[in-house]
Amino acid sequence: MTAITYEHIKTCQQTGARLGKVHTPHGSFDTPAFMPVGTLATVKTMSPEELQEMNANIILSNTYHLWLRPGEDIIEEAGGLHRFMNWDGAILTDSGGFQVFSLSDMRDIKEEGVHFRNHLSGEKLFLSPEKAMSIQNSLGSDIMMAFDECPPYPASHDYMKASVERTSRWAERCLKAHERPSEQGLFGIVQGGEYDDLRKQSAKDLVSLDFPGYAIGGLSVGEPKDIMNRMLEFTTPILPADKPRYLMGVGSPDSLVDGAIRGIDMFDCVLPTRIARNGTCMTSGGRLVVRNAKYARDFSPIDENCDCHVCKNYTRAYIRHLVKCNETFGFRLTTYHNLYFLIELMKQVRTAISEDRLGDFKEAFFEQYGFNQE
Ligand SMILES: CNc1nc2cc3nc[nH]c(=O)c3cc2[nH]1
Ligand SMILES: [Zn+2]
Repeated sequence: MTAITYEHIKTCQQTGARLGKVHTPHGSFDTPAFMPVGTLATVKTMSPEELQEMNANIILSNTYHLWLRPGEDIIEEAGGLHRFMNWDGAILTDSGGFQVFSLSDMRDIKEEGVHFRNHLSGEKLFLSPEKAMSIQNSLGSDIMMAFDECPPYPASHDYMKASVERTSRWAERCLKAHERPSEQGLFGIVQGGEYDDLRKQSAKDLVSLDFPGYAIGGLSVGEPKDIMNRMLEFTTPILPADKPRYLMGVGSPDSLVDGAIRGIDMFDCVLPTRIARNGTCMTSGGRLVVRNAKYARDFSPIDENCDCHVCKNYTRAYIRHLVKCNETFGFRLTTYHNLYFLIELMKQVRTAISEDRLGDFKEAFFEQYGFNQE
């Protein structure tokens, strides 16, 4: 019995999008799904009760960050990450590779793993497939990610080929180090950059290792959106239809819709929570920078079309005032609304898939939100 199973419900007749459910030891969630990011064991400014209220059934946390602070030993002693943060929904943890490459200045990648400096203290550290698995084992996440290298964009074909082959060897080592497959799922991460042949090689390597789910990595790292979309069109058909597909680090509302159309089931991104903390909101009519002076006397909700408790009870003028005064409650309100907006967007995407009209939905949504049509 594996910890994670995917239930396919239907495929949209108008696009390649699919409606499904992912079953985990901490509950199931409908897909396509957006996963709020809780890097340091909290989705910044949100309580677990509020996340539950908005139907965020799965959240992300970060192996690298929790390893450094507070340490996986403390979280294990607390009974695991669910108990530590009082969250009884599903948790997916990233494996740390991406954080090492994006946060640490000195890093030396060897076959055995990565030597780097702690981005907080400067002390020398070492992360390997086995160590990344051991930390995630201590955290007790429902979905673990294999330890991988996410090369920078752009990278040469030679560099990317060597990196993909090492990431595939690391993936095998992660499977060998996987202690409790019946309690924790493990996703392999497809790499290969912008190179069709390397994406195919990476996907085939990982599929031959038979993971319970597959992530598509190495994207949302500065590449043009058309390259991301082309890599998805190329990669998802190679992945098994009966397993979840997770596009890492994505993303903006348009990328979520475009990813769903290309067969992606799971998404994560810090965008909604990060822009909320500087007073920017996602609305059905596009982005709204609530701190702008024009909202000083605007007593309407953030988004007329949103039925979240923020839009029902608070006005742009009030939220602008709080944000201008750097009041924490203001950022709680913008964060709640932005997360609700993306979770609601995915609900509309799932409805459109069930009615075989996701292509039409995309047209209308892009028009209303103001995304320039390709
Ligand atoms: C914000 N963009 C982004 N967040 C990512 C996280 C990742 N983790 C592991 N491996 C990846 O390739 C990877 C790529 C990513 N892109
Ligand atoms: Zn709202």
